[in-house]
Amino acid sequence: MNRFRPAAVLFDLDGTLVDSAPDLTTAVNRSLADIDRPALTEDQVCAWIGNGARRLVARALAGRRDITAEPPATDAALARFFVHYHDCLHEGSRLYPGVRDGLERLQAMGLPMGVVTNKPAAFTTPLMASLGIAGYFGVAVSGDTLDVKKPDPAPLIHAAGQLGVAIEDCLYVGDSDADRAAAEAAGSPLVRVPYGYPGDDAIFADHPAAMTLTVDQLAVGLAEPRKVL
Ligand SMILES: O=C(O)COP(=O)(O)O
Ligand SMILES: [Mg+2]
Repeated sequence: MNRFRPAAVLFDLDGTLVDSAPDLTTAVNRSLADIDRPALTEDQVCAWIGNGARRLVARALAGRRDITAEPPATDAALARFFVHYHDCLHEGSRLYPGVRDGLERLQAMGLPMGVVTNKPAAFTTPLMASLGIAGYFGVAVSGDTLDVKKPDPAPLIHAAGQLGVAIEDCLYVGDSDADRAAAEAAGSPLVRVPYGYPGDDAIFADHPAAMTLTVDQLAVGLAEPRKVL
């Protein structure tokens, strides 16, 4: 990895750049309250983030992560979730420590950057704008930009193409099992952040090769490879 200088850096959004769990929890709980279901804790919701809004709502209805079929109320609850999340999108969501500094450093190095998230585009764009990070990125691929989302590699490959680089020459920075699987299938090296919503953590245990770095540590490492990478 010492001499690897990526052509571009792609980032996951929720759990990597933005701690969005407080607002996702509020939106899920308001959707559950609409059907007289009890509220969930933020820790419960954190364990179910990472595969898009629909899967999050289906998991919240089922009360567990591994579901073989969606609960019948999923369509109606998802519609309520969209209304509620739209209302609270910016209330408690914050950039993780080191993110702004890291993005600044990477931009100063002239590295093209992109976002590849499973979040629906209706939320990705306003959230990035309100946190003041939209300008760092040449492309943002959301969970509904294509017909498939992570762990399918297509969104990563699409983002790289939009930046005019090959995915194998990109570095992908993420927090979850979906990111790990998408990066592996796309042939992109992965950096894992030491926080976020890892999902099925076992997938990382099986692949200890992924480097674990914060965004500012990564930026310093790419600027001065012998220090960190
Ligand atoms: O919408 C989600 O479930 C998470 O989105 P992410 O891909 O940015 O982590
Ligand atoms: Mg994530």
